[in-house]
Amino acid sequence: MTNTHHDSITPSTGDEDLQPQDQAGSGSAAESGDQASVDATIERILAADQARAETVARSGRTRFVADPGHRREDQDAERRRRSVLEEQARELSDLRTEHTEADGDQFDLLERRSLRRVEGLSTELEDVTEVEYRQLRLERVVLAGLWTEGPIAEAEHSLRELAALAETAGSTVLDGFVQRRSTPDPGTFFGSGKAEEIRQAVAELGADTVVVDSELAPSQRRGLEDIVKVKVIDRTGLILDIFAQHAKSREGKAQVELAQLEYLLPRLRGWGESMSRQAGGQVGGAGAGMGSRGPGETKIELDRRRINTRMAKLRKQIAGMKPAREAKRANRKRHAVPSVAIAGYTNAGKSSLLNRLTDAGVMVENALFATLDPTTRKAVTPDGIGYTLSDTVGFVRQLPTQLVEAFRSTLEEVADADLILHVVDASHPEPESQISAVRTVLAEVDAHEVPEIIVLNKVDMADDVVVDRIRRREPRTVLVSAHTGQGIDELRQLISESIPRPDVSLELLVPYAAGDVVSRLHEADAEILSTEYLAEGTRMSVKVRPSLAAELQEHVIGGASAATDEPGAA
Ligand SMILES: Nc1nc2c(ncn2[C@@H]2O[C@H](COP(=O)(O)OP(=O)(O)OP(=O)(O)O)[C@@H](O)[C@H]2O)c(=O)[nH]1
Ligand SMILES: [Mg+2]
Repeated sequence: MTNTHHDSITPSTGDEDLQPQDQAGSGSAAESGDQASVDATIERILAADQARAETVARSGRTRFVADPGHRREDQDAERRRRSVLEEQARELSDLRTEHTEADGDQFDLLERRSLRRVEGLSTELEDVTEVEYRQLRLERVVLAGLWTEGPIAEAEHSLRELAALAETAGSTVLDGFVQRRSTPDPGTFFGSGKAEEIRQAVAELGADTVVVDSELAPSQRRGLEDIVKVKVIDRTGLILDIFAQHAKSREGKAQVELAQLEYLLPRLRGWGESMSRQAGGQVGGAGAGMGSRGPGETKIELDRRRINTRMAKLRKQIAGMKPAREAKRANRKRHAVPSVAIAGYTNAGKSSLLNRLTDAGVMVENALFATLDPTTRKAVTPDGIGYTLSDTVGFVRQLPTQLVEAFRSTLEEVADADLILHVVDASHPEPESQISAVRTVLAEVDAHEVPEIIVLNKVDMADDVVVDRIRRREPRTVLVSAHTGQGIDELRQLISESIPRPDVSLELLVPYAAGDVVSRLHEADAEILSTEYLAEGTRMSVKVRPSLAAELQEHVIGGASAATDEPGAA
């Protein structure tokens, strides 16, 4: 078994119960009995060694495993036996000249690269479950997806994205399969026959993990693992792993850990469970209860309790961190500084755009989920109105609900914004599905009513046909390139027109002695419509935000009543 040397670092709760050493102790999940599974393991190790020599030539190919019930698709799939993974994943498009000057020093990036995949080892080892779910240890993976509906291109695309995700998590993708099947098999997801084919490929290629392009029910994962005999990870687990690697701030880390635990809880595959299955098979009937309860069950119960305690603690921690952010937000609100949120699919170029619009120097990486911690910077419109611009975590199709939940407080800031810049990678062949995936998440956090500008980024690499298609569908778009700076001025102008402007009109007469009032007006984003120097002082016609209007009452001509353009704006 190829991953034994890693997993043996930590004692197992039984999730790794495919390993021979666990099987000796616990009786194993392999219901076919100890000898058979040990034999299988030996066979696999031998097969893996042999396969390793042959792998290089074969890697990167996708095969289609067609369901016998779909003869036409079978032929179709055969004809389309072209590579899904051959062409490098668009998500990690072939940009090697990644950084522009606006990206600033990429210290974080260097740090991230130098730290890759080592992080898990620094976890305190006392909490077994914690270590185990952090160390997914995906290294040599085979991908498998189900093609249930829609065009095959979509299934292929999804698998390519999964490949990019797997690579972002630090693993090497050996091969990918798409299976045509109308509904998932409740027991093994792919059906036992196809699962067996995957097992063969895994053994041939010497893979240590199968990554499935969907979220699996805990029982499906177990069923599939029992057949393919290596670790099975689903899309959700993979995304959670990437988030865990990339989280940086205390809050981000806590949020990811909470999401991981939530995901882990129903998936604990404990000693107790396999014991009872084993005992059930051997002793049968009434005997099963006695033999299987006891230490196994206690252990898994203990893990569950420990996880629940930890989750409660994390929730409290996250709630505790919220006030600081809320205070900041309230402060912005009080000063009526408009806020603009940058949202969009992962790797669309959100951080690059923030860097281009301000000089934030935020880390940009050609990887999925480079940014997890939101950055907020101050920006100014061409005519001098200040606003805040925030970068956020990227979205992806099937973003795990556990993550949306855990990151709710972060995402709510998007819902709170006055304007969303929805950044789209226009160089992608089919950005529409990304746009709708982003909107789904936005709706989940009640941000779908915030005005939105579709920012078609990467036009320097985009296909005109794709760009035209989206422009026809979306009412408000702007074409930009965060790299070349194309369209950025137009975007600035559009932001300026879309954020709430100062809207209280005042006629002022400011005595010359009160010169600070004039500078105050400039600082506070007032729009000065006219200025006239009279004998008594400066007469000005201005538009200001309500908070400033209150401060200026004593200089208002004709008394204390200020005209408000919009009813209720105060
Ligand atoms: N050609 C081209 N590449 C771009 C442009 N903008 C961004 N990129 C590249 O796209 C990749 C992703 O950019 P980021 O700014 O990190 O994307 P992001 O949306 O912040 O990604 P996450 O934080 O991972 O969600 C990087 O390799 C950038 O250099 C652009 O206008 N043109
Ligand atoms: Mg980013």
